[in-house]
Amino acid sequence: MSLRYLTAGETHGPQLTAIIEGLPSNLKLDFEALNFQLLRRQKGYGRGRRMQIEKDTAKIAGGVRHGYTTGAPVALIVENNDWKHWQNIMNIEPIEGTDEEKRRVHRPRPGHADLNGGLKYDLKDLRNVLERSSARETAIRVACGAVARQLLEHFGIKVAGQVIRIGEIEAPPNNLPLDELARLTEESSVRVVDKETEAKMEAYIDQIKQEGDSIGGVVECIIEGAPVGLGSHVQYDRKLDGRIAQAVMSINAFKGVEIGIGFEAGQLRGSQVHDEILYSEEKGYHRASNRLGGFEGGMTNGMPIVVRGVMKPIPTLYKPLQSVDIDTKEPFTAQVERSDACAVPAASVVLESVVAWEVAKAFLEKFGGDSLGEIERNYEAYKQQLERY
Ligand SMILES: Cc1cc2nc3c(=O)[nH]c(=O)nc-3n(C[C@H](O)[C@H](O)[C@H](O)COP(=O)(O)O)c2cc1C
Ligand SMILES: C=C(O[C@@H]1CC(C(=O)O)=C[C@@H](OP(=O)(O)O)[C@H]1O)C(=O)O
Repeated sequence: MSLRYLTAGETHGPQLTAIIEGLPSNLKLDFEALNFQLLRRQKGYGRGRRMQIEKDTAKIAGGVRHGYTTGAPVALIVENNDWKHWQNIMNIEPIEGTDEEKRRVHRPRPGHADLNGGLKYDLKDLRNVLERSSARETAIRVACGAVARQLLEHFGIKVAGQVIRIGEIEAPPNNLPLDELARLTEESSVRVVDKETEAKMEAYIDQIKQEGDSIGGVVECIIEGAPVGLGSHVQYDRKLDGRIAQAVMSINAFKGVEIGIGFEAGQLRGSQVHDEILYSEEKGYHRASNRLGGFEGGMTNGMPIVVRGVMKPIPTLYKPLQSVDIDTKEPFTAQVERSDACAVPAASVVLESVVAWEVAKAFLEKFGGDSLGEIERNYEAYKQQLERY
């Protein structure tokens, strides 16, 4: 059984829930590390008031005993503190005398799921769309990703990330060791290494916010230590770069994905793009460069996996755009809901989480076993095969 998960829950409902299936038994879960990932996602300059209300922590409600997975499905819960302010509006059973009508959404926001979801599901209260399409759901995805990260870490595979761009401000490139990159970006309000860039980005976000507007950006995830041969060239849906691209595009507001140099490859020559193959006793086969971001033929090549995603600006604007009221069909400005002005730093944590998940899934497909020990044996045998090659 391959690794999979499903999520449920609304942004102002009682909780978000996920069930993960396909984890091996005997994996020790570090609860503090899991909650640290949730905390990371909550932080970041430019977020709205909601993040002050929430203090995301994951509860485990199945599949774990005394800190270790049992091989059974793992159930995860992240509660919404904001639920207490929304109980009447979000009540699951009908109740008398609520102010539900007051919070009905009928002027769809351009760029959000409101209108498409209303038309498709025949819902006249667009709140029924908004509640589930909200990026609040990324909290539980990060919790799932945090479990995946722990599995990867057990096998020496590390994950980090950074913000590359917010609007017109770009961070200078760096080539830091992954641990150093993780440490430095952790200290930054916008997840960049360079302090001058951080200050510029903060000021820029302030200005955008003041103007009632929003801004997006570009984020990057790097995974080191993955062995050669995750994913496969033999079938379209086994190509790991393709699966990563799907996962990245599934993040709310993401409009593009690149592996390695990505779109830049379209303007360079072959001799400037492909990573030359080297061999040494110590390193085995390796590459002189990593422009292809760790992938050839839908398989990892042993070099770091480098994935970038672009996030569009947040759709909800305090100075709203033109829309149409679905009750009257008259032109109107879009509804204003409490909102972030910029969620790019938070989105960089979501990116790390979904990429880690896909890599962990491919890792288990290749070395899968029912217990951690079985996977360790399979992985060890494969490493010996690589050494003999
Ligand atoms: C971490 C994060 C926070 C977000 N916060 C908001 C927000 O406060 N307001 C908003 O309108 N959209 C926000 N979005 C974006 C919307 O959720 C997203 O645009 C919407 O679901 C429509 O989906 P699409 O943009 O992928 O087409 C956020 C996205 C992310 C990743
Ligand atoms: C709740 C989160 O982000 C939310 C994502 C979001 C949207 O439309 O996507 C809209 C806002 O919701 P609210 O109106 O409740 O403040 C964000 O705060 C979160 O990231 O945990």
